[in-house]
Amino acid sequence: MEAMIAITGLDVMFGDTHAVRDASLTVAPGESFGLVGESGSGKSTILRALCGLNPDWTGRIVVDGQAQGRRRQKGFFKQCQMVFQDPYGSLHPRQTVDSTLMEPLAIHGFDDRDSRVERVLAEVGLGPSFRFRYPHQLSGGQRQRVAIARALVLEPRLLLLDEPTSALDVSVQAEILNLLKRLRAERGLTYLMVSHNLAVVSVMCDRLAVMNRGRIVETLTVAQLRDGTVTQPYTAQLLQASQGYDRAAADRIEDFAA
Ligand SMILES: Nc1ncnc2c1ncn2[C@@H]1O[C@H](COP(=O)(O)OP(=O)(O)OP(=O)(O)O)[C@@H](O)[C@H]1O
Repeated sequence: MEAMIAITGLDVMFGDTHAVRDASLTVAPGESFGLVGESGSGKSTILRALCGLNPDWTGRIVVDGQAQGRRRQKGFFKQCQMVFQDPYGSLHPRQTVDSTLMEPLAIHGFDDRDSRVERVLAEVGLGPSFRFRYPHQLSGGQRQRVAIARALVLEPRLLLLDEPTSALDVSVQAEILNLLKRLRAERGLTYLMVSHNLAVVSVMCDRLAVMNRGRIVETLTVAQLRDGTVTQPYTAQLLQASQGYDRAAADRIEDFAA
């Protein structure tokens, strides 16, 4: 089966900073793939290069069979959308939920906008009363639901999730993770998810890549992560650093999500 994402030999520079070095990964259709590693290891940079927010890269990026250049074609965003960490920052403060969701539909020329907006709001667990609210009238969790609705309203097959719950309280975090899990199952979505939290990745992903200083040091299944069967010393170190609270954290997330 053709990969949904195939990245080969990706390098990203910011001036003298070599943010990503020779990174390669593939994500199958319907798979959920995690990117983990310390702050500054290059995780977000890979996501941003994928969706065209970092034009300065070399290597090869193929999404759903299409080799990507510097700029993304308009149609790309019907297939691939991104959800950011901070929903407050990513939603326009003077736009209602309705206009936030209508905008992409108008840009892409959909004519059944009204019913699409209603449907996607219901899918993320927000009733029709939320439609004409502003971001400041919403809780953090509700704002992230709106950001997810905005990502889904064009019915993409792939979501790039950059720390989608790390700005939220732990109990709200589990709610949003649960929602993302359900949406993936219902829509057969593919996820590429950045997290510094191994517990979140172990609950949400099938496989993951461990990054250190711009390099992918190891690719693992979640089963290997849970068993601790890793081959690279860096991964072992990362596991050791988080395992104490990590297993408990994963159990907590699953409890909340149940
Ligand atoms: N727009 C930019 N301009 C200059 N340097 C950047 C830019 N974006 C990222 N960097 C640098 O690239 C490196 C990788 O950053 P990146 O944000 O990808 O890391 P990360 O693993 O996602 O970390 P975090 O978890 O903190 O977001 C860092 O050294 C960062 O300072």
